[in-house]
Amino acid sequence: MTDNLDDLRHEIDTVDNRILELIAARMDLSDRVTAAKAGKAAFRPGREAALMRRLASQQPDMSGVILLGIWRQILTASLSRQDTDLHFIVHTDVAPTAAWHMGSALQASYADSIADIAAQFAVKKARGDIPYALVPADNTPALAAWLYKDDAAYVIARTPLFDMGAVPPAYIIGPALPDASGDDITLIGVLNPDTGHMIKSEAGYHPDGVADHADDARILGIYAR
Ligand SMILES: C=C(O[C@@H]1C=C(C(=O)O)C=C[C@H]1O)C(=O)O
Repeated sequence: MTDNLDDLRHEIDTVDNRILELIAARMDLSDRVTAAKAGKAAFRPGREAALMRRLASQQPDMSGVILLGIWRQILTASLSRQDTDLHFIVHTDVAPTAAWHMGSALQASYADSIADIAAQFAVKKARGDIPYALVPADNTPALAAWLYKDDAAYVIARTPLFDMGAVPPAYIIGPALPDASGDDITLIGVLNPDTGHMIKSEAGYHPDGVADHADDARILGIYAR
């Protein structure tokens, strides 16, 4: 027998009311997290990745990509309450990614080269703001050179966490290494005399470096894969 449309809509309204109550309860907890962080960075991409992986594994029949899209709005709504000044310097090639990642909470300025992004990043830092940027997730010499020379700019996340065709992957750059997510990639910068600055990837969370790299190798970032 076919369900009655009005009855189904009534049940959907009831479910929506419950979701709304749970979101409000989650926001209250997030507000309490702000105080518990005692002035430390609000934005914790390692924690966000770990909780997304846990949720996706709990509902294997639901698309991880769909789940991630729903939770990105919840996470950014929560995060933008914790840090009302959160602002991103966005490379124009990944403007769609910034809009997808931060949704309606996005506050951004735009630049179309790594050099311009690095310059804006330095200005924000000098002003005492916490700088964040989004750049294409390509291991280019320009990105390698910036991160190698700047001791307060690191890759802290790669977004989207799960690949999706319509959203070009981006690295999020921040002022300090992220928390471990439980499954991470460490990016190591080396200065090759012939080819210049290069980025190498190592599996795992290695904030203190990797033993078999050259003395002049530097940690350029860590992200949840
Ligand atoms: C709530 C926290 O702060 C931020 C918001 C998160 C959330 O809403 O789940 C997760 C990580 C942080 O970016 C947290 O650190 O736990």
